Amino acid sequence: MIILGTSSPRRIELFSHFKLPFQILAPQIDEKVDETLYKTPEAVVIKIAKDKLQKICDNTINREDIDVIITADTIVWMDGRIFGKPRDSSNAKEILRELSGKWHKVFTGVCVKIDNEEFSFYEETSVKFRELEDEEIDFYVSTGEPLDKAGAYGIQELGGVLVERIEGDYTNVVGLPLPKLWKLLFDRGVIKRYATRKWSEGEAIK
Ligand SMILES: Cc1cn([C@H]2C[C@H](O)[C@@H](COP(=O)(O)OP(=O)(O)OP(=O)(O)O)O2)c(=O)[nH]c1=O
Repeated sequence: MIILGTSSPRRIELFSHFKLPFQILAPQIDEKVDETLYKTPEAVVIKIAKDKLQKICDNTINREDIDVIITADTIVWMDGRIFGKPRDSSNAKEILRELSGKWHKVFTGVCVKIDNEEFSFYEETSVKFRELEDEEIDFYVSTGEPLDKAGAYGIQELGGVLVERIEGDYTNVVGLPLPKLWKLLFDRGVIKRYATRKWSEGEAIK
């Protein structure tokens, strides 16, 4: 069975586009890394994705029915600084004021375990925000949408109206870089292993 190790509704929705049967387990970890050891944004997201994978492995140690586990972590990065999920509303406003009118990068690290072999990779996407008025930022934060999202916005929701340009993989910004993940799963035979007759008949797997 495939386990998607996440509590993110966005990752669950994105992964379901692959039309593979999967189950969800949420990894509860402390998402802190020692920034003196993990100096680049890609090193940080891969490290956290690995910690999430390890947590799922520890929690499923006797489950022989699991052969694939997938975890991911997303951060926003600008001028050498990492923006994760905001602490609270006022922190969300600070982050959005910083991102206003500028380009930033979104990094997602992905960790995949296939039959006891571990793979990890990252994707990066550049996003430019238009100039945002304080009043608009206050309104956006009052919707509550930014609070559970890296960089305090959701490009796939109302936060999309803050974005002027994007360069690169959109799904990576939402939290799971589907093209690179698909390629890995395809090359390693996972897609064909799980694609059922139902799928080839065009019926989506629930
Ligand atoms: C930038 C951006 C982030 N996000 C989300 C994706 C992630 O859910 C979240 C980053 O937090 P993460 O810590 O990567 O993930 P999570 O805690 O939500 O889920 P889990 O650890 O259980 O897998 O920010 C968006 O939904 N839209 C966006 O535009």
